[in-house]
Amino acid sequence: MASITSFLTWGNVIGTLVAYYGTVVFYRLFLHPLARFPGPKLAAISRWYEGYYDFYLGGQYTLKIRDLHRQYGPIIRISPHELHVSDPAFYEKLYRMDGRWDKYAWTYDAFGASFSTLFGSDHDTHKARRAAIAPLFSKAKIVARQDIIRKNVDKLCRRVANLVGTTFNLGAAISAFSRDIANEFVLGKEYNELDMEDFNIGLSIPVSGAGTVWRTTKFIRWFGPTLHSIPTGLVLNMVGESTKSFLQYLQRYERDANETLAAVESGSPDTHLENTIVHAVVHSNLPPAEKASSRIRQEVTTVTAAGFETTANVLRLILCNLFTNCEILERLRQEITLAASKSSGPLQLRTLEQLPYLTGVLMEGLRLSPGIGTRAARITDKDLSYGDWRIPAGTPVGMTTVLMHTDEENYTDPMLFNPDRWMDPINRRASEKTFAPFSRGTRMCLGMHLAWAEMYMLLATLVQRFDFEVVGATTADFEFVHDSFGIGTKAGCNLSAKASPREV
Ligand code: HEM
Repeated sequence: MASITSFLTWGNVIGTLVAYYGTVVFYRLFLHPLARFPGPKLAAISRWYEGYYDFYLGGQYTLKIRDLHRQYGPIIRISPHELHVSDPAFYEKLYRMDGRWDKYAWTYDAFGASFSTLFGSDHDTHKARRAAIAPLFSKAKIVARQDIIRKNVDKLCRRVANLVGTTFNLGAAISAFSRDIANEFVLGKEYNELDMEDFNIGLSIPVSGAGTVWRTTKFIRWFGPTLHSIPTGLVLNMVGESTKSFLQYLQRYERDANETLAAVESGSPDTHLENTIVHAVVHSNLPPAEKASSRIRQEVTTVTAAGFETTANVLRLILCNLFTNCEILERLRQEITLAASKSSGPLQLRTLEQLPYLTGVLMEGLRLSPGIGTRAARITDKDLSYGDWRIPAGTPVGMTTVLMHTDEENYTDPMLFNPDRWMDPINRRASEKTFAPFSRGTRMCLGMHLAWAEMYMLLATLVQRFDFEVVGATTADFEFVHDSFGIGTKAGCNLSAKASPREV
């Protein structure tokens, strides 16, 4: 005992720590399999290099990575363990259907939902989970259920018509629109947030701010789990109004998912249940552990949440661009008016998809707001090659879509909202190689067809029915400025506008 205490002097403890960290630094700089890759030495030594930009400066590492590529070239080491590539030609090598592709657990586990399709890392587990729910999101299924979207488009227009002459938060209305649709598609429940006076903005704020918890948990691993472990009832007394409505929403979600599960398990004859992911999971070939109620709740929450601010961000960015740029707006209206003159009733999804300028407008929105603002690192079990570089099997390697979409090498004047880039078929085919708002490969967006349908149907109706004066915002407010996993923008969910009816 005496010999242990005599060893535990401050000098010895500090000496041991210095020797330990010195060895780690030496290993990472000179002996690590990634030691040869270019990049800042501090990033090679410690994850806290990234931590400084993401945790301390609030989601700035994505933009720093862009600067690092300019300095060090197309392939760089961005942390002791991870590589990043900036070269569209590599995209199809990294995001593909063949081969085994795990997600990088360090990033995705920080959401605390690793039993879900979206955030689970393992390739095989993901494949089985996705297969169980994918049929609900097929193109045919979305076309067949477009009445849900139409109902919400009409409801949003009714709300706007009643707000004519006032300045209101159109951005919050758009969030409520995308949430009402995702909730009904996934869980079969009508949450009717579009009917709420303030469009339930109290929920939009923490939903778009969830990135802060994710960023913090990446570096302080106990942060998210500790938050989750505090009983909701207790937290409700300690937090502000917007966090309160978020937690109440989660409580309601849990209740509704449990109710739906009970109904599905009891063999309820309600045919609506067949369209829910609860039904899809329960009646799938997944093993019993995958059908546990806690996992199903995670699946429901993450699949719906994946469809909230992603779609809403694109729509806000487009609306702000359209209503501050008469020329683009007029061309769009002319195209839609011509299509409408050849059909009776509201334009169907299939017709809207054929309109080239409308499609170009949506593609520009998706180019500048491509769903996630972070690098989507993948890990495979075989060595990869990039030029003369050999990337060892098991290395997390990522690319960042928003950087690819705003690189002047890929798009001239990249921050300009210019639907014409997509009008010429030859240019368009070339540009599509650098366009991947829904990602590609095994982990490609599951809700892609739903998102397209929502955007086509809402935009085509809204621009024909109303004029909007954008109040106190510019288009830059809806562009990417920080990584919240999703696209972090200055305006968040807010887009103030004054509506007036349009005589058509
Ligand atoms: C414009 C709207 C949207 C964009 C740009 C978008 C983009 C993306 C991207 C880039 C990913 C890959 C994420 C990663 O690599 O980690 C993804 C995954 C996913 N998205 Fe979307 N998304 C949109 C809307 C939706 C909607 C409406 C839903 C459903 C309601 C949805 C459900 C999902 C799901 C479940 C995944 C995980 C797929 C998997 O891992 O197999 N998304 N999305």
